[in-house]
Amino acid sequence: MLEVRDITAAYTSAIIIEKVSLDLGAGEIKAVLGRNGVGKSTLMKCIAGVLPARNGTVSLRGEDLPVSAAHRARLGVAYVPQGREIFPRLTTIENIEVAAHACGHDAHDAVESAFEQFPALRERAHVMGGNLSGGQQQILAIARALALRPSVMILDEPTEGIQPSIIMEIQGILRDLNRSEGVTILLAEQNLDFVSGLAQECYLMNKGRMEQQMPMADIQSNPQLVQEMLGV
Ligand SMILES: Nc1ncnc2c1ncn2[C@@H]1O[C@H](COP(=O)(O)OP(=O)(O)OP(=O)(O)O)[C@@H](O)[C@H]1O
Repeated sequence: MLEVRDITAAYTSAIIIEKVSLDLGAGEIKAVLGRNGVGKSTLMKCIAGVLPARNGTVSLRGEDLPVSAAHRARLGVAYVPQGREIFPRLTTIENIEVAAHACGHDAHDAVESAFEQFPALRERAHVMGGNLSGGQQQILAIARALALRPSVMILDEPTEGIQPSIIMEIQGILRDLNRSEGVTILLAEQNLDFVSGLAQECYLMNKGRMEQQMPMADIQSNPQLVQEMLGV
């Protein structure tokens, strides 16, 4: 469904990721794992269209995607960035409305459906994004991405800075989205426990390159590889 081919990207002259490829079939959940700084976020940004790649292509259902995050969002690729990037001075409702408007969807419907799915957000409907806890912001970021009615969701380190009980809640939310709504999910993560409960396959990144692809069970049963790739 989503094909990433030979992506090379840089912020300045130094190449950060080189010839990185991955595939995501419809309805799959896959993870990109690697230590801090190996280039996971850079790859996610290139797939979302936030950062133009120097080389390579991203295609959805066989069609090359345009180099624009807004276009990709309208075509069904939703991106939840690292750090969530909730609009701090907009309320919960307004954060969702902005995303729905951007894709030409009915904002009222998007808010209602988000509140049905995530009752905790309804209780904080008029709270400014910046005043929500990290976990609440992460759930809002997922709700905001869903307002785009995506077929693919890309989440960059959704567990970063989130307390353990909420991490489990986020895991449940993503599992439900995948099972009940068929949303295809790509995660960049360092939290192996979180990913193990969700993904079937993982890609291991190191120094800007995709080194290996394997079933999640294989990395879980290989502590030496976990130590080498994730440092835990
Ligand atoms: N905006 C930027 N400008 C210049 N260099 C950047 C920028 N963003 C990231 N980098 C550099 O690119 C490299 C890869 O960073 P990236 O954020 O993609 O890694 P990561 O695997 O996601 O790590 P982390 O888990 O810390 O986010 C790092 O050396 C980082 O310093």
